[in-house]
Amino acid sequence: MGSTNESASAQEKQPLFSFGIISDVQYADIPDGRSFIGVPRYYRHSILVLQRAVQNWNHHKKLKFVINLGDIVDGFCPKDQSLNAVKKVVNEFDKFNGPVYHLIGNHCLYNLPRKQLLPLLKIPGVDDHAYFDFSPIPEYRFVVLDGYDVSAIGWPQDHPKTLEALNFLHEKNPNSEKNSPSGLVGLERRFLMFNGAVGKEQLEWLDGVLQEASNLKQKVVICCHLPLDPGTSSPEALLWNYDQVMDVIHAYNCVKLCLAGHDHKGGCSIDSHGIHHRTLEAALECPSGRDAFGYVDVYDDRLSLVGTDRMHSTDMCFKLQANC
Ligand SMILES: Nc1ccn([C@@H]2O[C@H](COP(=O)(O)O)[C@@H](O)[C@H]2O)c(=O)n1
Ligand SMILES: O=P(O)(O)OC[C@H](O)CO
Repeated sequence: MGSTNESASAQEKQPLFSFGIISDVQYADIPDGRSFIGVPRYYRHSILVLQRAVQNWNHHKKLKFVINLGDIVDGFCPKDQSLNAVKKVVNEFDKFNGPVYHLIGNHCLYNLPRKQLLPLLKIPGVDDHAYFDFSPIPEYRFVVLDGYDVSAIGWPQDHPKTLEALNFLHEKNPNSEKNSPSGLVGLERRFLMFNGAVGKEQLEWLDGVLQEASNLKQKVVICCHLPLDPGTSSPEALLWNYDQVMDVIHAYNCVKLCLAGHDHKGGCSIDSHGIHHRTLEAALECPSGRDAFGYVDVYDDRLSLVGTDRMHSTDMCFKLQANC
């Protein structure tokens, strides 16, 4: 039998809670294809990956919730099938025995306008915005950002946010095809139509949430479809104003991890302030029988992503902790 000390240390190793993760399912009932740069995309198989993820999460039994990092359906989905495709994927997520928090991605917005999409995904945003926060236990807060707040996709064509985004792209990207990074150099290559920005009001909201979390001594996990750190992403996939968002985040010490999707190959980095960034490997890019999903064990001093198959496991210890 173990001593009291041994059982105390075994207890310390139990996570405070755990949650499931998946990104870029991009389901469509169409034959396999490829990305612009030739990476295979398995549009029909991706929903099988999601089904296996939900089985795995339910089997785990202790996951408090699931986060979908965005892009549940693909832009190539025939538009007369968009609504049914979104409902079909949401229905698979709903088989998880707990809450599911969805983020929007560019491919969701190619299929349905925000007004229609947000209620289907049960996103609790205000005025068709898709940012919100929740606190699963008093010690932790999750902040979901809307990376397509300022965007040329998803809002009505004459909406001020569409016009702001088109003006911005006109200024930053000289190509007539605004999804082309041709001629753009380094981090400028993010100024593409399939990306977007966090608007001024959302930045102020984020500042207020992080202030409150700091006052409450909460640790914060940020979730955004678009990556926020050049170290974890190709330049072409970054949020337009990732630097402004990170300036707000860096003004506080509460944020421990930023989770993202969009850049399908996945990646991880630790920024200059010791914040972990993890971009998730896409479910869409799993060939037959392969998987990409996982769950995160949450501790006082670290977050541990336990990945399945193509989703790599990542141990993310907080700054100033020994042995990290
Ligand atoms: N280097 C690139 C990448 C993309 N495009 C354009 O974006 C569209 C979407 O790209 P996917 O990665 O989803 O295939 C693509 O159809 C191109 O129009 C580009 O021009 N240059
Ligand atoms: O999922 P997509 O088609 O928007 O692709 C995004 C690219 O991976 C960004 O580099």
